[in-house]
Amino acid sequence: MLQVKNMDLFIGQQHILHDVNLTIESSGELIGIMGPNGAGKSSLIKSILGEFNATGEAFWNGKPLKQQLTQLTYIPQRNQLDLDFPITVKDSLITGYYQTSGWFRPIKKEAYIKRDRLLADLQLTDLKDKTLNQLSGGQLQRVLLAKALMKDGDLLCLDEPFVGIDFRSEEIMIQILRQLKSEGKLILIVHHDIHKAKAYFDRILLLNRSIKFFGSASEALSDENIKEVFLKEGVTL
Ligand SMILES: Nc1ncnc2c1ncn2[C@@H]1O[C@H](COP(=O)(O)OP(=O)(O)OP(=O)(O)O)[C@@H](O)[C@H]1O
Repeated sequence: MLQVKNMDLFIGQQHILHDVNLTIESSGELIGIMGPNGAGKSSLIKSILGEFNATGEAFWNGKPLKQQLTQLTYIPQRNQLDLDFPITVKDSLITGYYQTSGWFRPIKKEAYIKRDRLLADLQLTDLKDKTLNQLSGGQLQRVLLAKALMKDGDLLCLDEPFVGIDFRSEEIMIQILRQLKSEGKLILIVHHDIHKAKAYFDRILLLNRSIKFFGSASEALSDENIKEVFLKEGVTL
């Protein structure tokens, strides 16, 4: 169970998050976090995982999340990553393993087995010797997911994973995410494409600095909510 209690975030003079309170009881769910540009979607994720210094607190199964970050797998937006470092796809996944086991520990045989399975699941085996800067946007996003899944967290947070990627990569990724959901993982995805959202998510959180709605995907994306949250004057989709 994920609980966010009384979360407020200021960056400088800007009040980015207003008293966010949220309880997601179930595991095994795909949740979309949606709202207009600048709504605070990425900031909410970063506040939940403790990267931003928000007031209030996030709890995972009743205990502060920041005391159990091994449970959390986070994939930031691609444009926040430094891709100039010349690392191959297969080695990049091993760095994902180190994030769980700790640096300088010997790599266990299981890690290589897991890496090869993830490369296969995300259809990356043929690309394993390429460096990250040689990949297309969709291939890179699949690598980021595979790398993140080297860690066995029960809570996954992905920030705009489907932006600017090809249809095939999106299909491969959504299949994997559905599989993870069926294994009981709670998956939060910051997302902006209204058209696919109903097909992807069980529930949707509409955010615009504060929570505007949290419920089933079809209710969340009612004409009234779209008008209220996305189409107000001064806000662009
Ligand atoms: N590191 C930062 N420093 C200063 N301001 C920031 C920082 N991160 C976010 N903000 C500000 O917080 C507000 C919300 O940004 P955030 O990226 O969380 O919104 P978002 O809903 O994810 O937007 P988008 O859909 O455009 O990615 C914006 O006004 C942004 O300028």
